[in-house]
Amino acid sequence: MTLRALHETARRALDPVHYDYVAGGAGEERVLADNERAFDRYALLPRVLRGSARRDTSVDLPGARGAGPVVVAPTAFHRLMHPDGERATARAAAAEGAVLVTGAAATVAVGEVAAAAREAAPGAAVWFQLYPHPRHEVTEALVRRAEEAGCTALVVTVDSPVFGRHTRDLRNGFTDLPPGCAAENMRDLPGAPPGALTDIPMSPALSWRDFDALLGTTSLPVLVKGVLHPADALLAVEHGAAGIVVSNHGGRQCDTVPAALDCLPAVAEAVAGRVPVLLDGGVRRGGDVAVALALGAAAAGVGRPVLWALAAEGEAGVRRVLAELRDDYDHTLALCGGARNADLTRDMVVPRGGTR
Ligand SMILES: Cc1cc2nc3c(=O)[nH]c(=O)nc-3n(C[C@H](O)[C@H](O)[C@H](O)COP(=O)(O)O)c2cc1C
Ligand SMILES: O=C(O)C(=O)c1ccccc1
Repeated sequence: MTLRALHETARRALDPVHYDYVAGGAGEERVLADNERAFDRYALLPRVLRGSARRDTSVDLPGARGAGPVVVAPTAFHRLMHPDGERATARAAAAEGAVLVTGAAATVAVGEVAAAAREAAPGAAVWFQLYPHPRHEVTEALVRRAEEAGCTALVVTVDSPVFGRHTRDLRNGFTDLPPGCAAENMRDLPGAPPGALTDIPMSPALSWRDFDALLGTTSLPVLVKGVLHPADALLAVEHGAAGIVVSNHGGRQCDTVPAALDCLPAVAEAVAGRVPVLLDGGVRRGGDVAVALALGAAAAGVGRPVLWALAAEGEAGVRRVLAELRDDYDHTLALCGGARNADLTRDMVVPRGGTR
């Protein structure tokens, strides 16, 4: 309910071109729609009388403890939503105890984002998302910036060998950020000027060798984001990934892939608990988080809901969305007779509309 209202307020407040940038997906936006709809195909099968009065929804993730199993997924250009941009998002996430993944394409530099988070809550955890650069020294410079900022893990996005074809952006001719708004983490890096959308480098030449090289530059845990195939999840574990994020980039890359949720069970089975598996795409309510956990996720990421909240009400809006998601999840956990996240097990999800 809160989310629907915030989305509507954001839609009215934003420049329609910027609204479309966030709302849109690739191609015919089939995957965008499928991500949310996938949750409608599942129902929870509660257990009863399990004595779950004292619930603990906290989650241990690489380099971070979250108050609940919801993390803020990395999204670009928060200053298109609100003048405080990623600073406001960081303060809100920290205050609500949610792990924030700040992006290479942030419009506030990672050092300032992490400082804002720690100001709001001293123990706040911030992860840094990056696209590996074909020039290793550029990747390394980004890693150093994240380390110096005090980030506790890196998230490497691997579903973007080429830029997604965002249909609405192509139609709207959205290629440049407005004046005063730039990808601040890319400043002064070779081959990466910070002004235009496509200045975030992506490369189809990258391979697991580049991932290995990245691991060699840092002692931080590194998660791999954008895995759909269970064989890639296995490779990620073998190459030393600290976690896997099952994601189709919110339907913004290939428009002919499954809903993220539909890829989760096979990935979770392949990984077999060796590292945490996270899921993002279409998570909109506490019940969605519970379904993702029952299907094998350690935590769920939210992208667009945070941006709508930021556009509508700034820091307070982001706090509201994160608080409501956590509260709704805790309520669902209670209704399922669970005291901890691990109490949501595979046998507790069934097809919606009948168990056969
Ligand atoms: C406006 C926007 C910008 C995004 N930018 C990035 C990015 O820079 N890096 C990245 O790994 N994912 C990016 N994503 C994908 C999100 O991390 C996440 O996978 C997706 O938004 C989850 O789906 P949801 O929006 O349905 O919650 C972006 C998504 C949106 C909507
Ligand atoms: O919009 C996106 O989905 C995205 O990932 C991105 C990243 C960097 C620059 C522009 C877009």
